[in-house]
Amino acid sequence: MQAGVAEPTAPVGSVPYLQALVDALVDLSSRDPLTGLANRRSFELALAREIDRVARSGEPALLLVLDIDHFKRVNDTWGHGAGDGVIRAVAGVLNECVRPMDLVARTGGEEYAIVLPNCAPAFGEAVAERIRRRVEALPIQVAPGERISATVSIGGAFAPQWVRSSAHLWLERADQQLYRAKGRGRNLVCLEPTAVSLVSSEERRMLFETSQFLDFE
Ligand SMILES: Nc1nc2c(ncn2[C@@H]2O[C@H](COP(=O)(O)OP(=O)(O)OP(=O)(O)O)[C@@H](O)[C@H]2O)c(=O)[nH]1
Repeated sequence: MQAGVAEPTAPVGSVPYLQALVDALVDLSSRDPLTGLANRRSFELALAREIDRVARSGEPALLLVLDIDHFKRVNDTWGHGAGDGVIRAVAGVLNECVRPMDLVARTGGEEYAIVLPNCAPAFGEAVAERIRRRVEALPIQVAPGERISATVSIGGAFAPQWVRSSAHLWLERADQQLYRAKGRGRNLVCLEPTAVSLVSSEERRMLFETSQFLDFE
C-alpha cells in the first residue's frame, strides 16, 4: 500500500476492510500531501456546495484567500526544504484559527483558501486580522538555530446572499482583494466592502435570466 494510508485492521477482503480502504483512498485524494489540508479539488467542491447553500438559506459566508509574502526569498535564502517547512507551519496556524465547520485548503504553492460558512459580515475583518497576526507572530525554524517569521496577504469576499452566483465568480472577487492587499504593501487584509452591494453584472444576469424572474424585467 502507498505511504500515508494505514492498512485497515479488519480481515483482508472483508466488507469492513474494503470500506476502510475506500474511506482511506477518498481521504487521500482530497488532501494536500505536504500540509494535510484540503487540496484544490476538495476546496472547489466545498466552494460550490457553500454557494448553493448561501443562495438557498441567505446565510452569510466568507471566502478568504491567502498568499505568503515574498515566499520566493525564503526558498532562495534557505532552500526548498525550508520553504516547505514554512508552508507547513503557516498551514498549522490557519487550522488553529478557524472553527471546525470552516474548510482550510492549500490551493497552490504558497496559497491557501478558507471557506467560512455562516460568518456574519461584522466578524469577517476580525477573523482575517486574527489569522494575519497569528501568522506574523509565529517563529518558524528554517535551519538549526535560525528562525524567521512569515507574513501573509489576505483577500476576502462574502458570497452574495440571495443571489445566484458561481464558485468561480466568488473566488475571483476574493482574488481581486488579495491583489489589492499585495499592491498596498503586503501583510494586510483587504475584504470586499459589503456582502450584497457589489453584485457583478454577470451575477445580475444569472439572477434575471432565469425564467421565474423574466416578468420583472
Ligand atoms: N518550497 C516550496 N516552494 C514552492 C512550492 N510551490 C511553489 N513554490 C515557490 O513559491 C514561490 C512563489 O513566488 P512568487 O509567486 O514570485 O511570489 P512571492 O515571492 O511570494 O511574492 P509575492 O506573492 O508577490 O509576495 C516560487 O519561487 C515557487 O517556486 C512548494 O510546494 N514548496
